[in-house]
Amino acid sequence: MLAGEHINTTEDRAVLHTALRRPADAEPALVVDGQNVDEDVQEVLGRVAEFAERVRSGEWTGITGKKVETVVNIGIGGSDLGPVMVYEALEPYANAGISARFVSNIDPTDIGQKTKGLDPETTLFIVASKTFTTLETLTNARLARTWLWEALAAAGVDVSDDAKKADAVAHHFVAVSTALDKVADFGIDPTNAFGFWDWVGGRYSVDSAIGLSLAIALGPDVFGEPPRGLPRGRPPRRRDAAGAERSRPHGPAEHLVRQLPWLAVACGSALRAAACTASPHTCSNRPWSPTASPCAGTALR
Ligand SMILES: O=P(O)(O)OC[C@H]1O[C@H](O)[C@H](O)[C@@H](O)[C@@H]1O
Repeated sequence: MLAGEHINTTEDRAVLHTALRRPADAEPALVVDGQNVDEDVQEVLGRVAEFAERVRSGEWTGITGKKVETVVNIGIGGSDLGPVMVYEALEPYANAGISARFVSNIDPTDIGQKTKGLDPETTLFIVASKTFTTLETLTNARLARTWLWEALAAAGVDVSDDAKKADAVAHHFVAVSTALDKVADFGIDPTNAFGFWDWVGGRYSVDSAIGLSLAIALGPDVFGEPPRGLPRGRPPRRRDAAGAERSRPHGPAEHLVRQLPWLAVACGSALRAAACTASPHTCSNRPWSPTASPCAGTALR
C-alpha cells in the first residue's frame, strides 16, 4: 500500500491515503504510475492552507465584504464524517472567530437546522464530494444555494439577475472534489476548488482537501499538525556525521506514529458514541449516534 501498488484490484488503483501524511521532503519521492505523488499532495495541501489563511484573516470575504464567520461543509460519508469527528474533538481550538457546521442528511431538516440563524453575508459553504454526483450532497448544495440567494435578498443584497446570483455563489461557495468539471457546472469557480485523487478512498480522506473546513476553523497548523507531529511542510531534519542536514526517510513506523493523535480523537469519539447509545437523553444530535436521526441507517453511513 505505502509503495502505491494497485492493491485495489477491482478498480485497478493504488490505495494511497497514506501519501497524504508523508513529510514534504520524504525521500525517495513517491512516484506512482509515473506521477510524483508527493508533489501533487503538497501542491494541493499548500493551496488549502493558503486559502484557509485568507478566510481566517478576512482577506476572503462574502459578497458584501464581510469576513466569514461560519463554514458549512456539505458532504456525506467520507466527505463528512472525518471532518465532523475532528471538529467535535478540537472545536475548543477554533481561534479565528469561525465556527463550522456540517450538513449530510438529505432530509431537508438537516440543512434547515444548520442554516438556522446564519448570516448569509458571513457564511461560506464547502461542497465536499469526491465524485460530485452524490444525490444527498448535490441536493443539499442546491438547497444551500437557494437559501443563500433568498437570505441575501431578504438582507437587502441585490441578487436579482443571473450575473449577481453567480457572483454570490462565487463568494460563498467553494468545493472539494476529484471532478472539477462538475464543480464548474454547479457554478463554483474551479479556482476555488480543491482537488484530490481517485487513490484516496472517501473514508480515508480527512487528511486531504476534504479537511478544508478544519483548516479554516482550526487553522492550517492545527489541521496539519496532529497526524504529522509537526506543521505540514516543515518536517524535522536530521544531520549526518558531518553536520549536514538530511531529509527524512519515511517508513511504516513513522506513518503509524503520525496517525496516533487522529486515532486518539477517533477513540474518544467512539467512546462518546457508545455513551450516547447507552444514555441517549444525555446526548445532542451526534451524527454517529444511532438515535441521532429518524433514518438510523443513514446516520451511521
Ligand atoms: O464524496 P462522495 O463522492 O460524495 O461520496 C460520499 C460517500 O458516498 C457513499 O456513502 C460511499 O459509500 C462513501 O464511501 C462516500 O464517502
